[in-house]
Amino acid sequence: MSALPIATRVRAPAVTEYLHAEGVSKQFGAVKALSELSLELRPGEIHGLIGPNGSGKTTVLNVLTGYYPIDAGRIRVGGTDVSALSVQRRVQAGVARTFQKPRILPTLSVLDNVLLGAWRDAAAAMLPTMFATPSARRRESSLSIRARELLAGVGMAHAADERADALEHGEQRFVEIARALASRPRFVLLDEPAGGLSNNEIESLGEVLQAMKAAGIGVMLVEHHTDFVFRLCDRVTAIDFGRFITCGTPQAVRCHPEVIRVYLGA
Ligand SMILES: Nc1ncnc2c1ncn2[C@@H]1O[C@H](COP(=O)(O)OP(=O)(O)OP(=O)(O)O)[C@@H](O)[C@H]1O
Repeated sequence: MSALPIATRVRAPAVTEYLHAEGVSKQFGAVKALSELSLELRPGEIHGLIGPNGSGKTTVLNVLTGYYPIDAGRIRVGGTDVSALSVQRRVQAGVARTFQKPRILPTLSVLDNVLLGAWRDAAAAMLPTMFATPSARRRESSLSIRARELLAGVGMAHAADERADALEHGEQRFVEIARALASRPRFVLLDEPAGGLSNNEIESLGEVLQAMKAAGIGVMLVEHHTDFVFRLCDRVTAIDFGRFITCGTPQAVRCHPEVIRVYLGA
């Protein structure tokens, strides 16, 4: 598998603004999953989010992407408060994600799975498409070309026309990343993308994330594979029990006494 330069394939964000969580709290019954948590994801950075099991990492992704409503605080994309926006509207605002367990539609082709990520562009041309106008056909083919390029960018071009359920687990992870990129995101949030990957696939994943960064995309990386996180990330935020511990360079976070105590071990 080779990670091709997505930088030449994905439009860089026009506006360099941050994705912010400000004082966000989220409770499930008696469980305080997030307590007044603040963090920011910048365009063109790879930002690790680490913490022990159950510390709230996936919940952070779920509140940033609109899967869970927040109880308090605010989520902003640049100057826009997106706290009350649906998942789809957050995608329109430039926030895309992948899941801990890849959510691939098994009976569709790999290409069609990626095209699902481009629904925003496809929907814009719905009427012309219904009447099969030449402009709709051109748009459809340009979406397909771009989806194939994204698949090439994540090393999956060879599988474009296969059924998605023919893919191995690791391959599905790469297709999910291509699908996230198809929405032309400013930010991509990845939930344990290295989980279940071989060493070679992890290397390829690192190249894909670097290419995303080079394209100006802000990448949030939730990952237990700490060597991978510290090697790749520009900044790392550590949390525990839904509370912020620290944020800084990998070197600083790795040596932080509280991070060592609760997560990395003495
Ligand atoms: N939908 C939910 N309903 C009830 N409790 C939830 C829900 N989602 C998360 N929680 C609880 O919130 C806390 C944080 O969970 P979360 O999955 O965000 O942690 P995590 O850091 O991602 O864990 P892991 O590293 O094991 O994936 C946990 O106590 C979890 O049981």
